[in-house]
Amino acid sequence: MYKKMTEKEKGLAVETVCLTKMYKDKAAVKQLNMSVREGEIYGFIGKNGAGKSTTMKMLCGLAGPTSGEIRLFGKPVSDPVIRRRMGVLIETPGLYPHMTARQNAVLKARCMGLADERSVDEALTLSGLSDVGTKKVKCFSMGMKQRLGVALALLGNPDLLILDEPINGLDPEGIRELRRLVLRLHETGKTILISSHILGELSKISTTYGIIKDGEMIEQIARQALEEKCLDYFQIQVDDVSRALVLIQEAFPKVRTEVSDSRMVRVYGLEEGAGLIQLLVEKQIQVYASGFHRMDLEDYFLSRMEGGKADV
Ligand SMILES: Nc1ncnc2c1ncn2[C@@H]1O[C@H](COP(=O)(O)OP(=O)(O)OP(=O)(O)O)[C@@H](O)[C@H]1O
Repeated sequence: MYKKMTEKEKGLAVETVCLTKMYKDKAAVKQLNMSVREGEIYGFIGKNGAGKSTTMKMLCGLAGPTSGEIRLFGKPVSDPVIRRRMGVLIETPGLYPHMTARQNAVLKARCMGLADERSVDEALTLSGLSDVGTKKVKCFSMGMKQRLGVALALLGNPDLLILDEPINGLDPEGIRELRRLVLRLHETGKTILISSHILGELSKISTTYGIIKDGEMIEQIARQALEEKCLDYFQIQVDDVSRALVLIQEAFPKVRTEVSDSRMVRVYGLEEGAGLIQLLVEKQIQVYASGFHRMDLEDYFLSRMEGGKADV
């Protein structure tokens, strides 16, 4: 039976220090510091072209870093024993369409030097493909192909799975199946580094997030810390923002204000809005609209990806 590690016992499954990849004079990844703790589902989020695939390719040896360091489970990535603890699905899996799922898996297992076919059956079962193991891959849906890709990555029972955009091109059913699979694998104790530009999808499963923009790590944040950051705010639309800000700060010194566009003010830390509205109206400030809002994870990611390293 798998025993969950305590937070204290967990080390880093992946650590990069100042990792950089140049393509000619363009940096695809810049001085990237990433820390993925053992047992996490680490959602690696960024727009198209942000540098997710390049980072993941460097982690699994498909691209050489221009500079910087990569450590897996505390050891340099060049260590062949450590590399065996990692399973990888980068982009679409290389599958032989005229072979069955099982034949594809057996072939890969043999290439990896795995004599025992138990690992094949375990990987197919975990990926929910044991029933269709004898079906030819050319008859598979996109979702099944991706799950077979994950099954191939699971051969040899790695501790760390690197999945690059595994939900790309999948229909809602395929996405749901893959999400369930990732959660099942997490339950068995695997560390999962998964990338996507589909924010909502990663926000459903990740325990930690890494946000990358133009090759730079903008922020790494645990799910709980992120939820605390997505606080409620009271938003008002007024005719005189500067005067409203002064009045609010005088009357409610503990709140934090933020101007979200020329006439919108967000007020964080306010328990109820009636008193604030009454104050502004008394001081002859026109209030056009007001209400409580909660920033959802998608708003947060978007604000980070639009913004930069400064605090939201
Ligand atoms: N082999 C290459 N040669 C030159 N430039 C490259 C190469 N691979 C990637 N790039 C560039 O590096 C940058 C980062 O690309 P990368 O594929 O890592 O981004 P990504 O976040 O994975 O985006 P996507 O979701 O579109 O795959 C992009 O500007 C891309 O054009």
